[in-house]
Amino acid sequence: MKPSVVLYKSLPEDLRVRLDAHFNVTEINGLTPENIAAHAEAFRQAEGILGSGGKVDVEFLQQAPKLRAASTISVGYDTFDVAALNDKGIVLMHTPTVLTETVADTMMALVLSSARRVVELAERVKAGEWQKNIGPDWFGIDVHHKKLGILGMGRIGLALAQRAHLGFSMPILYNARKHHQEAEDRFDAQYCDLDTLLAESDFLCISLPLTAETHHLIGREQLAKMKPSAILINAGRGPVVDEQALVDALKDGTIFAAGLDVFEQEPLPVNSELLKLRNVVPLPHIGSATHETRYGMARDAVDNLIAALTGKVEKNCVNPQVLKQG
Ligand SMILES: NC(=O)C1=CN([C@@H]2O[C@H](COP(=O)(O)OP(=O)(O)OC[C@H]3O[C@@H](n4cnc5c(N)ncnc54)[C@H](OP(=O)(O)O)[C@@H]3O)[C@@H](O)[C@H]2O)C=CC1
Ligand SMILES: O=CC(=O)O
Repeated sequence: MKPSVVLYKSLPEDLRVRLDAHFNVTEINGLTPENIAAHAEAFRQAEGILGSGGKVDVEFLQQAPKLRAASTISVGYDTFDVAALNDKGIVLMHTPTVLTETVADTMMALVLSSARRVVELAERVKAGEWQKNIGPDWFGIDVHHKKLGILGMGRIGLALAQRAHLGFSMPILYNARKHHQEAEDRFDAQYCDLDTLLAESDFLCISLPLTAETHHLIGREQLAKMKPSAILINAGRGPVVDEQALVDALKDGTIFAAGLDVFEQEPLPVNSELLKLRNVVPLPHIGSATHETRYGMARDAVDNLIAALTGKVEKNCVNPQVLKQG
C-alpha cells in the first residue's frame, strides 16, 4: 500500500504525476484550520505533508498522528515547530539552494529600485507628471561603490555579495553568528558587529531567517544607528524588522528608503502605512517567484518527500538528527 500524504499546494502536472506514483494523495487548498477540519480523516492517515504556508505546530500534529515527514516548498521553515517535530521523530525537508540566486536577484532589484526611485518615478511618468526636464527633486542616489551591509551571510547573503561586489564594485560588510571565509576570500567581505553594520552600511540588506533571536532584531534603537542616507532592504522575514519603527524612521528621515519583500503580516494589509510612503518599494514576497525557480522548488519538495518517506534522505533535511533516531 502506498503511504498517504496531504498536498496543500497545487503542483505542476508532471510533478503531481510523480507524487501520485509514490503516494495516495489528498489535495487541499492551503493548510487552514477549516481545511484541516474538513479533511480530518486524510490528516489522521497522513504519513507525509507537502506544501507551503500554514502553521505546523503541536496542535496541528495532534490531528496527524501518523505523520513521518513534512516537506515545505520553501527554504524558510519558521512556520514549523521544529522542537515538536523532533519530539515526534518527524523529518522536516525544505528547498535551499535551488532558489538562492533568484532571491539574490530580487534583493539586488530592491537595492537598485529603491536607490534610483525606479518604481516611484515610473508611476509619476505614467501619471503624466513628466512635463519638463527633471531636477534634483527626482534624483536618486548611487549604488555602485557604496557600502553594502549584509545581515545573515548564508546562501542568499553570499549570492548577494557576489552581485554587489563583482557587479557594482561595492565594499561588503556583514554580520552573522560566525565568520564566513568564502565571503571574505571571494568578495573581500568584512565581518563586523551589528552596531558597526548599522552605522556604516549605505544599504542594510537582511537575509536572515525568522527565529526567537532575530524577531524584531531591527527596531527603533537599531534604525537610529543607521545613516540618514541609508536604505534598508528586507527579504528575510517581515518580523525581523519592527514594522512600526520602520514606518516612523522612513517618515521622519531617520533613514532614506526601504525595499521590502516581506512584512509582519502577509498579504500586506491595504491600509498599511508603508503603502502611503513614496520612499518604500513594497513587493508581494516574490523573492523566489520566477517560473523556473518555483518549478525547481516544487520538484525538490516532491523529491524530498519521496526521499524522507523511503528512508533515503541525503540532503535538504532541517533536522537530520531525527533520521539517526530511527
Ligand atoms: N523573500 C523571499 O522570498 C525569501 C526569503 N527567504 C528567507 O531568507 C532566509 C535565509 O535563507 P538562506 O540564505 O538560504 O539561509 P541560510 O541558513 O543559508 O542563511 C541564514 C544566515 O542567517 C544567519 N543568522 C541566523 N540567525 C542569526 C542571528 N541571530 N544573528 C545573526 N545572523 C544570524 C546565519 O548565520 P550563521 O551563518 O552564522 O549561522 C546565516 O548566515 C530564509 O530563512 C528565509 O526566511 C528565503 C528565500 C526566499
Ligand atoms: O520565503 C520563501 C522561502 O523559500 O523561505
